[in-house]
Amino acid sequence: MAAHVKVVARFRPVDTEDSLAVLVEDAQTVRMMRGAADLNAAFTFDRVFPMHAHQRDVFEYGIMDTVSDVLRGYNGTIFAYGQTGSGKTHTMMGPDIDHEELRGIIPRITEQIFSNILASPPALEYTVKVSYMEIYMERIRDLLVPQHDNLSIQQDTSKGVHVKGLSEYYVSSAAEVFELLRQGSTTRAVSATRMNTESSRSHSIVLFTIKQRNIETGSTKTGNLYLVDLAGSEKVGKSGASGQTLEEAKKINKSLSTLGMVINALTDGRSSHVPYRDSKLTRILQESLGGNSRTTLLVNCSPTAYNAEETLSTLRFGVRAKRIQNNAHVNAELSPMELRVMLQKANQQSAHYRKQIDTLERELVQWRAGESVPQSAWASTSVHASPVRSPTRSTVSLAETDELHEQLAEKEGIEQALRKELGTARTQTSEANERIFTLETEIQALQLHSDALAFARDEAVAQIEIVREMPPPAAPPIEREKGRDERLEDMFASLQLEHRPGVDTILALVDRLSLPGGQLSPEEVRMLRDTIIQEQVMLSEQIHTVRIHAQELSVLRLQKHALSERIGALQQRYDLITDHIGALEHGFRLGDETGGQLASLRRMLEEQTTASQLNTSNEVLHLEGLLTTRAEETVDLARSLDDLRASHDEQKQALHHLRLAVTADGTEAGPEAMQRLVDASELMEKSRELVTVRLREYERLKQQLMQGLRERSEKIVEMEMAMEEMQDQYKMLLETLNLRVQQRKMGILERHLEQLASVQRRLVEQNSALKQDMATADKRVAARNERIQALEEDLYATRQRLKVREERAMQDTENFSFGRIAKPMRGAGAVDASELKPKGGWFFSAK
Ligand SMILES: Nc1ncnc2c1ncn2[C@@H]1O[C@H](COP(=O)(O)OP(=O)(O)OP(=O)(O)O)[C@@H](O)[C@H]1O
Repeated sequence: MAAHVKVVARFRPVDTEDSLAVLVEDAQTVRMMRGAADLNAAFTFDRVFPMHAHQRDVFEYGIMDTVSDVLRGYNGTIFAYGQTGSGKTHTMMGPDIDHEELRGIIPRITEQIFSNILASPPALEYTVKVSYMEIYMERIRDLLVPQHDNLSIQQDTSKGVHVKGLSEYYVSSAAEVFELLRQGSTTRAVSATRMNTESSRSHSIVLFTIKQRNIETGSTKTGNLYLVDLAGSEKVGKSGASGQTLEEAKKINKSLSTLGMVINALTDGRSSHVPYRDSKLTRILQESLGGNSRTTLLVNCSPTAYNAEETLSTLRFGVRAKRIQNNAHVNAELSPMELRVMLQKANQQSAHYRKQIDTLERELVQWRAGESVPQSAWASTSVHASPVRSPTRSTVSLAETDELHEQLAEKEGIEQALRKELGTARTQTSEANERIFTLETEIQALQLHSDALAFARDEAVAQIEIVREMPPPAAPPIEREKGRDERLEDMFASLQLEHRPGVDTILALVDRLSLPGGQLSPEEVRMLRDTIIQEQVMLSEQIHTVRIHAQELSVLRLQKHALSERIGALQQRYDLITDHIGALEHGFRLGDETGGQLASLRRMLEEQTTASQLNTSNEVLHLEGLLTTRAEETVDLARSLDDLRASHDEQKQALHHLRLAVTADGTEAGPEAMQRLVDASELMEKSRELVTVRLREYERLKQQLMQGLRERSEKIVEMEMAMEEMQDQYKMLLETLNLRVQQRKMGILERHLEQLASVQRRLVEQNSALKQDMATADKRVAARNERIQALEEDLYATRQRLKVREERAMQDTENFSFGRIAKPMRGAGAVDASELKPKGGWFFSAK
C-alpha cells in the first residue's frame, strides 16, 4: 500500500502572543509572518495544530490510525522533529500520564494497543514486546538494560534491520509498558543547556513489536511500531553548546543532517543512493523512510519570532518529508498447516544440522590437529535447508516460534562459519596432498631410474671384469708366420735322413767292384759290410718311421674327426651368437647404424664360418686323398723294402762268397777260388744293379715320402694355424660383441645419467618450490591457527559477555516482574475501551 509520509505540524504555546512569527491559517496551512528571511511563506501539511491544540486531538488525528495499522500487521513509525524546547517530548510522552488531557502520544498508543487487543475477536491471539533505546553520541544504548551501551545494527531475512542484543520485554498491560518506560527514562542522557535545562540530547526510540495470531486459521501478522523522540535540531551556536557538549551537538547534528540527506535523496527524484548507513538513526529508521512502514512525522515548532529561523527550517524539513512515499504491506506469516509442514522439515533439518555440525566439528578438530581426513570421509557440505524456524508442536505459540527462529539463525551462522573454515582447510590440504602425490610419483620414477642405472653399472663392471680376465690377444700374423716356419723347420729337422753318406759309400764301393779288375781291400769290404749293416738299421728305422706315419695318419683321422666335431660346436656357437645378436638387436632397439654394424658383423662371421667350413671340407677331402696316396706309397715302400731286404740278403751271400774267395792272407788263388770269385763278382754285379735300382726307387719313394710329409706337415700346420686363427677370430668376435654391448650399455648408461641429472634438477627445483609452498602453507596454517585462536577467544569472550548479560538480564527480570515470558492476549470482543483505561498517574509523578 503506497502512501506518503503523513506530516503533522504542532506549535507549542507561548506566554505572550505579541512576538509570534507564524500564522496558522487553517487546519493544514501555516505561514511565516516575521523573524525569518522567507516571510509570507506558506507551508501545507496533513494537519497543523496551533498552540493550544489538545493532546487528544493530535493523537486521534495523526496517530490512532497508525496504531490500528500496526495491529493489523503493518509497520508504523511516528517521530517528532523540532528544535530543543519545541514540544517534542511534550507531544510524544506528555507532561502527565495521569492527566486525561495532558498525557502524550506514547501513553495513548499504549492504552490503545491493549484496548484494541481486548476489543479484537477472541480468535486473535496477540503478543506484545517492548524495547526502549536511545542513540547518544552515535552509540545505541538499551535503556532497559543500561549495560548494553554500544549495540550494533544488523540485518537478516527474518528480522530485517534490527538492533542486535536489544532487550525485548513481553507486556500484557499498559501499566507494564509504563513501568518499562519509566525505567528507561531514568537512564536517558540529559544535559542542561541554556535553552532547555531538561532537554534530551539523545534520540529516544520506543519499539512495540505486536504479533497477531489467528488461532482458528493459524495466520500470523507482525507489526513494528517505532516511536521516536528526536534530539533538538537547533543550531550549535544557538544552543550555546561548547567543549564536550559541542562534540555532542555535532554528532547529534550528524544524525539529523543525515536524516535530512536521506529525506532529500528520497524526494529529489535524482539520487540513486540513499545514505541510510551514514548514521545509526537513519539506519534504524530505514524502513520508516521510503520503505515498509506507515510513517507519521510530527514537526514541533516554536511560534516565536526568536525561533523563527529554526521554525522555518523545521517547516521546510516537514515539507520535504511529506514527499516521501512509503510502500507498506502486512507482515503476514505462514498458515498453521504450512507452518506445521515446515516445522517438521525444520525439525528434520535441525537434527540434520546438529548431526552435520557435530560431524564438521569432529572433522575440523582432526584438520586442526594436522591430521588428514580422506575425501571419502569428508562431511557433506551441501546445504538443502531453507530458513524455517519453528518449534515442533502443532499448537506452537508465537514466542516459542521466535525463540526457535533465533536458535536456528544462530546455528546457521555457526554452521556457515564452520563450513567456510572447513572448506578452506580442505582446499589447502587437497593442494598439499596433490603436491605430495606428484613428488612421490617423481621420486618413484627416479628410484626406478636409479635402480636401472645401478643394474647397468653392475653389469658394466661385470663385463669389465670379464674383459680384464680374458687371455691376451693373439699374436700378430708375422709372428704366427714366423712360428709356422720354425715349426716346419723343426719337423723337417726331425725327419731329416742321415743315412745319405752311407748310401753314397756303398754306391762308390759297388762302382769300384763293377770296374774291370776292381777289387776291394779287406778294409773296404769291412766298411761296405758296416755300411750295409747301418743301412739295414736305417731301413728298420724307416720301416718304423713308416709305421709311425701310419699312426700319425690315424691321429690325423682322429684330428679330422675332432675338427669336424669342433666345426659343429663352432656352428652351434655361431647359431647361439646369432640368436644373441638378434636378442640384443631386439632388446636394445638399435638404430640403423648399429643394426648395420651388427648385420655386417654377422655377415663377416657367416662368411668366415662358411669359408672355414669350405676350407676344412676341402682339407678333409685332400687329407683323405693324401691318406690314400700315402697308403699306396706305404705299400710300395714296403714292397721296395722287401726287395731291398732280398737284395741285401744276396749282397750278404755275395760277401760271404767274396770272403771265402779272399783268404785272410791272400794265398788262395786256385781255379775253384777264382770261379767263386767270378760268381761272387757276378752276384755282386747283379746285387749292385739291383741295389742301384732299389736305391733309386727308394730315393724316389723317399723323395715322394718327404714331399708328402712336407705337404702333410704344412697342411697340419696350416690347419692348426687356421684353427688358432679361427679361435682368435672367434675371440675377437666375442670381444667385438662384448665391446659393442658394452658400448651400447655405456650409451644407455650415459643417457640414463643425463636423464637422472635432468630429473634431479627438476626434483631440486620442485623441492625448492615445495619448500616455498610449504613455507606459504605454514604461514597460512599459522594464520589460520591464529584466526582459530582469535575466533576461540572471541567465542570465549562472547560467551562470557553472554553470561554477564544473562546475569544482568536475570537481575533486570527480577527488577521487572514481567517481560521474559510471553503473555499471549486474546480479544474479548466488543469491549468498551473506556473500561480499560489505566487508573494510575505514576509515570510523570515519579519523573
Ligand atoms: N503544547 C504544549 N503545551 C504546553 N506546554 C508545552 C507544549 N509544548 C511544550 N511545552 C512545554 O515546553 C517545555 C519544553 O518542551 P519539551 O521538553 O517537550 O521540548 P523538546 O522539544 O522535547 O525539548 P528537547 O529537544 O530538549 O527534548 C516543557 O516544559 C513543556 O511542558
